[in-house]
Amino acid sequence: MIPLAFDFTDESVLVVGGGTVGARRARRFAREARTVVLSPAFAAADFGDAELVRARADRETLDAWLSRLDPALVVAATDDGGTNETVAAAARSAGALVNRADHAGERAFDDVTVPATVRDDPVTIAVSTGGTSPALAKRLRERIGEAVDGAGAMADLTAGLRADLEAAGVPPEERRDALRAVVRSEPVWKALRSADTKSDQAVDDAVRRIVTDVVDTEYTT
Ligand SMILES: C[C@@]1(CC(=O)O)c2cc3[nH]c(cc4nc(cc5[nH]c(cc(n2)[C@H]1CCC(=O)O)[C@@](C)(CC(=O)O)[C@@H]5CCC(=O)O)C(CC(=O)O)=C4CCC(=O)O)c(CCC(=O)O)c3CC(=O)O
Ligand SMILES: NC(=O)C1=CN([C@@H]2O[C@H](COP(=O)(O)OP(=O)(O)OC[C@H]3O[C@@H](n4cnc5c(N)ncnc54)[C@H](O)[C@@H]3O)[C@@H](O)[C@H]2O)C=CC1
Repeated sequence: MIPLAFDFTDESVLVVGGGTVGARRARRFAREARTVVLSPAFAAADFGDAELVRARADRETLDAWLSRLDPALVVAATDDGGTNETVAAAARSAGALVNRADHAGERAFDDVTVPATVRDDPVTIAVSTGGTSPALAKRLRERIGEAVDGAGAMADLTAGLRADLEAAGVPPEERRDALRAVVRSEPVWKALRSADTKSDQAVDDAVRRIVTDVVDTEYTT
């Protein structure tokens, strides 16, 4: 299994099964994709912005929704292995990627598995155990989440700095050295994590110190 980041903007996702797992998948994908959940019953759970369609997924109903949505991904999350098998087969012949919430014979989990994910926009970190130990994936996600506190703010900060250095005509090697020094700087991380009113100034000061250290003065004055 090889992790990739997939942009679901303007794509659609069909989730089959409206239990707790279906709801979790629906919340995840509805952040970006048009997401439809097909199920005869729905758990008392949050389905995000997904559209809920009350119907049992037999082959005919599935084919109708597959041709209507042309989904990039189909999630089989019913509590019935035979139904999940039918969903996977129909999705595959429609050319969609398949995610199965249950074991699927020899090839354990079809095309894609859903990783445990730390989100601190625009940063995302995904943990997969290749389907072997979801409980471990969850625990690692919790530990990594604590370790990378402030990563989203760091990404925004360095994206701005990257553009500024480029606009100032700083040569690529000095840009690289400055950006590497900023993402390694404990004072910058510390200031980004602290929520007090002085922290913006502290971030600016720490970044300025690093940049003047690394970048030739001709660009920074
Ligand atoms: C293959 C995969 C399917 C897929 O891609 O959909 C899959 C399959 C199965 N999970 C099962 C059980 C549990 N799943 C969780 C939790 C999560 N499961 C997730 C993903 C995945 N689960 C994919 C592999 C990911 C990887 O590679 O590691 C997470 C990461 C993401 C998410 O679901 O959103 C989410 C953590 C979210 C978070 O970060 O919090 C817990 C923990 C808990 O609930 O505390 C348990 C109980 C403890 C345990 O079993 O470990 C069972 C047995 C069901 C049964 O016994 O009937 C199966 C099926 C089977 O194994 O047959
Ligand atoms: N990926 C994961 O993290 C986990 C996966 N699982 C697996 O996922 C499966 C589903 O788990 P839960 O959501 O907890 O089960 P659940 O029993 O809460 O929900 C199953 C849903 O499927 C629907 N359903 C049944 N037949 C259907 C059909 N023909 N068409 C459409 N929908 C149908 C039901 O109405 C129900 O809404 C489990 O059987 C298990 O194998 C379970 C726990 C965690």
